[in-house]
Amino acid sequence: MGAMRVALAQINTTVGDVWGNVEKMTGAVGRAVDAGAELVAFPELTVTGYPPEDLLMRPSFIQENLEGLETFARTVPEGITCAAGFVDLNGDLFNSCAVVSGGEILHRYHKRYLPNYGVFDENRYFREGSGAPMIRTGGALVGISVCEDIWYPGGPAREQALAGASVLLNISASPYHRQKGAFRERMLGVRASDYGCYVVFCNLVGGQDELVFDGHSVVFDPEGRLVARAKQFEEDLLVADLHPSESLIQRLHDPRPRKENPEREPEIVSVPDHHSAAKDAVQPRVEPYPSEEGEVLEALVLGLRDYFQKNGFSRAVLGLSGGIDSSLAAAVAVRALGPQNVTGVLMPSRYTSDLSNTDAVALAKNFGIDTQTIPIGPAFDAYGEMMRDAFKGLPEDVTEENLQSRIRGNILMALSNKFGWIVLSTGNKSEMSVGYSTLYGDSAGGFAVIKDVPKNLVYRVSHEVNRVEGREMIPNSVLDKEPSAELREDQRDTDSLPPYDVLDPILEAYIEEDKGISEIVASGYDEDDVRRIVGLVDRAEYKRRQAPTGIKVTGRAFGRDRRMPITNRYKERKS
Ligand SMILES: Nc1ncnc2c1ncn2[C@@H]1O[C@H](COP(=O)(O)OP(=O)(O)OC[C@H]2O[C@@H]([n+]3cccc(C(=O)O)c3)[C@H](O)[C@@H]2O)[C@@H](O)[C@H]1O
Ligand SMILES: Nc1ncnc2c1ncn2[C@@H]1O[C@H](COP(=O)(O)OP(=O)(O)OP(=O)(O)O)[C@@H](O)[C@H]1O
Ligand SMILES: NC(=O)CC[C@H](N)C(=O)O
Repeated sequence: MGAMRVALAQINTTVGDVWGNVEKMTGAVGRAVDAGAELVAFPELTVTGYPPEDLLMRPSFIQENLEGLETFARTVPEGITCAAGFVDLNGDLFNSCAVVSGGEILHRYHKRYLPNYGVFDENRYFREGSGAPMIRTGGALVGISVCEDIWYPGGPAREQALAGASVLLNISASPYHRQKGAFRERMLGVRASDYGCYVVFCNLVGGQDELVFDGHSVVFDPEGRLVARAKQFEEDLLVADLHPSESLIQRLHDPRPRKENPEREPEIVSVPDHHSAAKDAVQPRVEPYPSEEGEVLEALVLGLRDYFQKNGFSRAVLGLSGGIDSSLAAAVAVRALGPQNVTGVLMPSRYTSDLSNTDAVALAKNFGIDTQTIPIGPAFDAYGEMMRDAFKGLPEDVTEENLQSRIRGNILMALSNKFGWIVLSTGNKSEMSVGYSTLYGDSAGGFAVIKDVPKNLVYRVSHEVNRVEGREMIPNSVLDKEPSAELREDQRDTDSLPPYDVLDPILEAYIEEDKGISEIVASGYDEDDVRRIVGLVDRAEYKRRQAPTGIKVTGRAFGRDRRMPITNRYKERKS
């Protein structure tokens, strides 16, 4: 048994773009052949993109994906075997992995563990499979599985390992959230060492609506050590040499698998032996693992870039207030789209401080983006005049605050309509949580860049922007000033909300962890604060449902990840 060279084709597929995806697959096979690989792994549902959602209810789409797979198969030469994702139709629909070599589809494996929690909905579309195939190649056995299959200690990987596989190859579409990569690596390392097998995990990369797939494909050796790691948030072809004999040695020395028996015998898919020329060993590449802030920044950049690129947009517009949220949103947009594709609009009112304007101008200059200044005073005065009779005798209140925000939203949408720019809304997760935004005002727009970034993380990621840029791109005064919506005289966020150091942990406990009020209070927070915040979160559900889509970076984002009823009388009882 000699070395087996695998290539992990971490490509950025696009949902629905069957032929574009097939072209990318074919290109990756060419590069893998050039690199001397015998085995190529692709991401899950490579042909359709992931997740295709209700496109899977269209027979024409399913058919086109099958044609795409066949077309791809015809391009795969002898001497190389590919594991590629597609949707199989065989009486019912299956999330599948095709084993392809020498122009033919040799096997169709049907995913067994269909995730149906968090952001996943696979039971809605697929029937679960039942096999556990192994490719026999060069005297070694390679077990095939699809994403969620390997997240369980049992399942196909176990059956394959117990039946003698030395490599477990998993094709995946595992979406990003902060620190998930480390969790994934721990889990995969345990699979490798428990089974005494190499684990080859090829993950999708790219943005798809609110999801970002981080790539971060990896290879673990039979002792559970990381031997190769691909780039995060970029396409990559990761090449590694595996030595199946090491799996045998590991199992002879650590014979735990011997005590277990598989529930079923895996089927063997033989690929013709080919005798490739001797090649020099490749040095496996281990890309560095970034900091949490660095990772979140790159996730936001990729999510925004792919949303624009995959939907056919190039330019963005946003309101620049001199505050931290719009500053970070602008920084992400510049990294994603280039400074020439971002316009910042300054829309001062009588409440806008000179410092806000100066900071907004400095930020735009630092990032090299165009600005326009459109004061909102005339429109605000006109509204006041128009509503004078209707509001007669009534004091100014939040109505007037929101009017300013709505005037700004209208201006941005007018620029969007006129020039085809997409409006970026700038609300962060803390604000989204408690409804601290104006409906049809600052929450208006096409894409909400930082909607899943809590305010404290907004600061950390903003510091990271300056660190990676190597200078003070986001002015220190923006980073240091107290947050204010500037919708009335001397307004501060803390007039309506507890400080973010208190607010954010309470929100995380309630929203991401579903902790109860008494549990949150017991962890050291004031009961009145907790009750008020929980009430605000519950009441703001209607607002979040109307918000633009934006990138998931936390363990639980609003949207498909957290589905709360709007009409909801549940109130936790006082204990
Ligand atoms: N359950 C429900 N289902 C459907 N609609 C519902 C609803 N409850 C209220 N509504 C509607 O929503 C309206 C209230 O929402 P909305 O008009 O947005 O206004 P509202 O939530 O009352 O006020 C917005 C707050 O956000 C603050 N703000 C605004 C802008 C920017 C920032 C910032 O710092 O970033 C902060 C502002 O200072 C103010 O305190 C109601 O008048 C009603 O029409
Ligand atoms: N004077 C302004 N000029 C342009 N846009 C503005 C102005 N004031 C508010 N906006 C827009 O409305 C959004 C919400 O305002 P808000 O003041 O809450 O956010 P911010 O200034 O970015 O950050 P912070 O919440 O820290 O103040 C801003 O991010 C910005 O897009
Ligand atoms: N596509 C999948 O099966 C992904 C499920 C997996 N547990 C994940 O979060 O990454």
